[in-house]
Amino acid sequence: MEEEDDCPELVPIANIQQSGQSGDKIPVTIITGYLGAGKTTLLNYILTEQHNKRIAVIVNEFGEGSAVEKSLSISQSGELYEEWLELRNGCLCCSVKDKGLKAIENLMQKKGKFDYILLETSGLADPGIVSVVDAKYTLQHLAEEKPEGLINEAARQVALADVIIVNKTDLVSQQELEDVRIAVRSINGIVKMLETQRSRVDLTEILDLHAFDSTFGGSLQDKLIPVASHPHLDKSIVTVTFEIDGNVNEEKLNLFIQDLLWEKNIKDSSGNTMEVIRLKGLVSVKDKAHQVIVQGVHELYDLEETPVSWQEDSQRLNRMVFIGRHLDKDILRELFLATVNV
Ligand SMILES: Nc1nc2c(ncn2[C@@H]2O[C@H](COP(=O)(O)OP(=O)(O)OP(=O)(O)O)[C@@H](O)[C@H]2O)c(=O)[nH]1
Ligand SMILES: [Zn+2]
Repeated sequence: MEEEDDCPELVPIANIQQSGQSGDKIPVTIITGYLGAGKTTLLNYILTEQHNKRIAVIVNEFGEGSAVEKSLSISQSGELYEEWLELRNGCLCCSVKDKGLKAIENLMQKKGKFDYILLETSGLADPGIVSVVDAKYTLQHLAEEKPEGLINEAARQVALADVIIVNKTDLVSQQELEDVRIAVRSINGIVKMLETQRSRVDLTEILDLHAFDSTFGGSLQDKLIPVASHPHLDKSIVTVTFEIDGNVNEEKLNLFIQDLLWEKNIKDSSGNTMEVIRLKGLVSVKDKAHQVIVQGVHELYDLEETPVSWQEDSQRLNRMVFIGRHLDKDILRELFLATVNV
């Protein structure tokens, strides 16, 4: 038995920087989705389709016990390799940050030859999240009432996704499909939606997501598609966005985000704690020439400076997206405003 906090072999950063590709990062796409939605069908499609892309796939089968084996398939110019990767923690959202990523780095070191990594999980994880939903059953899953305090799992997966694949369109009418579109939009107002049969999707749409570029290229207002609310659905998860001019004070911004995600002491007007599942932002930090991206998944968040610089001071602004429960736009806006121009 290994030590509890043993990680797969650590790879010195200097040794990873040999691929000579754009930067040193290999995009990671995570495939999630409700039971039976078509994740395996999608993986099989990705691995058998002729695409001239080198893709590593890690399938995270949630099992009993703490040590769960993961099948790892690598498709390299048509060939399929299988390896086993062990993530001791069955929850990828925890392990992907540490052990999972180190295992992936280790894998890259060994093979050094692929362009994309896919993780399949029914839990949640980091950016680049593709969620497969079943066109026939998703409305039913979204409408399931959960005991107070629990988030509907299907709704959470929609909330977390950067791309939603509405699969099994062969099983529904145009009207039913339209209802699914509306339901998805009402939860996640900025997600990219694709519609498929047998998960046959254009791979360029789901690999190398640049999740944040696609969110913030162009006006956020254009991406937010307003929808009429659907009477039968759990309307508790919503998307809130706003844009505010000016520069933020980084320390105050951190405190605001920590109050929201960690301390959980920000409440809506009825006294309910605001629960943020997904947070995205493009912010202008005072005295920083470059645009900064904020990204959060549950309690985890990061500020990351992008290579993009602000063109001129008059353009500096902050765009924020919050997806979660009990979110009050006016209160969030006021709190954010207090971090600006100080
Ligand atoms: N009619 C129809 N069936 C589909 C489609 N895509 C997948 N299926 C079927 O749906 C079933 C479930 O698909 P999977 O790919 O195994 O789903 P999954 O999300 O991996 O399922 P779990 O791993 O059990 O969560 C299989 O019987 C597929 O053949 C589709 O577009 N239309
Ligand atoms: Zn976790």
